[in-house]
Formats: sequence, C-alpha cells, structure tokens
Amino acid sequence: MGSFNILSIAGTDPSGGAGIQADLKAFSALGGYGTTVVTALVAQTTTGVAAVHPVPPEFVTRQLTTLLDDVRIDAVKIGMLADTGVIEAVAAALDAYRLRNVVLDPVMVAKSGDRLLAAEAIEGLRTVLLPRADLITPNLPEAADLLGEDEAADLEEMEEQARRLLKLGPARVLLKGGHLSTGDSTDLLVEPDAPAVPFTAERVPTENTHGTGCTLSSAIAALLPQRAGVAEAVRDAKSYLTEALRRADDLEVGRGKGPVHHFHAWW
Ligand SMILES: Nc1ncnc2c1ncn2[C@@H]1O[C@H](COP(=O)(O)OP(=O)(O)O)[C@@H](O)[C@H]1O
Ligand SMILES: Cc1ncc(COP(=O)(O)OP(=O)(O)O)c(N)n1
Repeated sequence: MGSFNILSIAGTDPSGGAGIQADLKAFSALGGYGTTVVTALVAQTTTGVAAVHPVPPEFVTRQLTTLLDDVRIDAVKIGMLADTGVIEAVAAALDAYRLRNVVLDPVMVAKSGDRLLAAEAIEGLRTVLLPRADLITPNLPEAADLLGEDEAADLEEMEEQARRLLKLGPARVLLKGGHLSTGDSTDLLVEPDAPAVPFTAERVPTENTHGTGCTLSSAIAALLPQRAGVAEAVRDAKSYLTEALRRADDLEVGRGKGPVHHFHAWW
C-alpha cells in the first residue's frame, strides 16, 4: 500500500488543541503523512484567543507553490483563513494544482467567541471557496452565517439548510450538530439527489471539547484517500473523534476547555 500525503491549510494553536497542531495529530493517528501551510499565527490556549497575526497572502502562496511543486497531495483540509486575501491565494492554488479531496471547514469564530475570520471575508468564503470544495463541514452558527439565516434548531431544519448550502456549490455538506441541545451528537451528510445520511454518536459528558471541529475535518481528509467513499470516511472520522473526546479527561492541558486526546487508531 502507498502512503497518503495530507495537507492542512490553517492557523496555529500553541496549546496544541486546535488548528494545524490538531490536524497533524489527526493525520498521523489515521495513517496519513501530514504537511502544512500556515495562514495565521494565533496566540491562543484552552482559555481563548489573545491575538491573531495573519500571514500575508503572497507568503501563503509562496508556501503553497513551494510545497506543491515538490509533494503530491492526496487530500486537503482547509481551516482558518483569516481574511479575503488568504482565501483568494488558497483558491488560486486549488485550481493551479488541481487539488482533490478538498475538505473545507469554514472556520469563523473559536468556541471562546473570538473571531478567526474577518466578518467581511465571509462573502469570499461563500463565493470563492465553497464551489471548490468536495465537502464542507460547517457547524450550526457557520451554516447560518453562510446562508444569512437563523441557526437550525432540529434535524429537519439542518437538512433544509444543508440543501441550501449545496446550492452555493460544494459537492457535499456535512452539517455538524454539536451545537444542538440534544442528548446525542448528530451530523448530517447531504449531497444532491440522495437522502441525507445521519451520523449519530453519544454526547460525551466532557468540558474538554477544544478542537472538535478541526479534528473531525482533518480526520475526514486523512481517511478520504483510504476509504471507498465520503460516507465511509465521515463514519470512521466521527468514531475517531468520539473516542478522542472520551479520552479527553485523561489529559491535563490548561485551565479552560481542554483538547480532545488523539490516539493511534486501530484500523
Ligand atoms: N460532547 C460531545 N460529544 C460527542 N460529540 C461531540 C461533542 N461535542 C461536539 N461533538 C461533535 O464534534 C464535532 C464538531 O462539533 P461542533 O461543536 O458541531 O463543531 P465546531 O467544533 O466546529 O464548533 C461534531 O461531529 C459534533 O457532533
Ligand atoms: C487556528 C484555529 N483554527 C480553528 C479553530 C477552531 O477550532 P474548533 O475545532 O472549532 O475548536 P474551538 O476553538 O472552537 O474549540 C481554532 N480555535 N484555532
């Protein structure tokens, strides 16, 4: 079996729970070889974001072209993009290098409430990057912001919003239900002309949920080249995340919402 090179295009987290650091842990745990392009340096920990220092778009391009001229990339996870210039730089590289298996996590705001994408850049995310994604993985507030609507309140509204997001151009939508106040944690995979597929897991009783969104999208990217289809990759990524949440309380990292605990997966 060959090896699979997975690229994370995202911001940083010195505490290791979210962003590029989380992505690399998930890639390794799931059998991928991790590569990175940094879009922003973020001073953040388990207690929140202190400061954001975006990388100039031309240097994001320089990182991308330098990497992509040398390394074959089998899947891409896109996370924090900071501003419109970075969005355009990433879109240009996706086209120029015909990157495939593109998973876009439309990161806007950290759990602490701090902005990771300038509000005026949401339009660029919607019009420039969504149509280039094989899969987008918004949470409920991100889906609402992309559509200019209120947040979905139940699974029926989630499916309706996911279908409206499809009209913006991504091939598939995984709408994450972590923010619903239900007893379990259900995400919906929606693609055109097919019934929605629910992925349900127990809601793990932990406060240590820093990096759940990053971990899920990077786990999906790592598994896409290794699975028969997107649904299989999402199923196994969700199992991986749920187990990483179950193990989160074993870690002693910081005073706030601690990170999930990556582990070497068994498959
Ligand atoms: N306590 C929890 N137990 C199990 N799964 C969870 C829990 N919290 C979040 N998740 C799952 O983690 C993933 C990301 O969660 P969500 O909170 O929806 O997005 P984000 O982290 O981007 O805000 C989703 O698959 C969601 O269902
Ligand atoms: C650099 C960076 N990217 C993304 C996030 C958001 O990550 P997420 O997995 O949604 O977890 P929380 O931060 O919301 O706990 C981030 N914090 N930093």
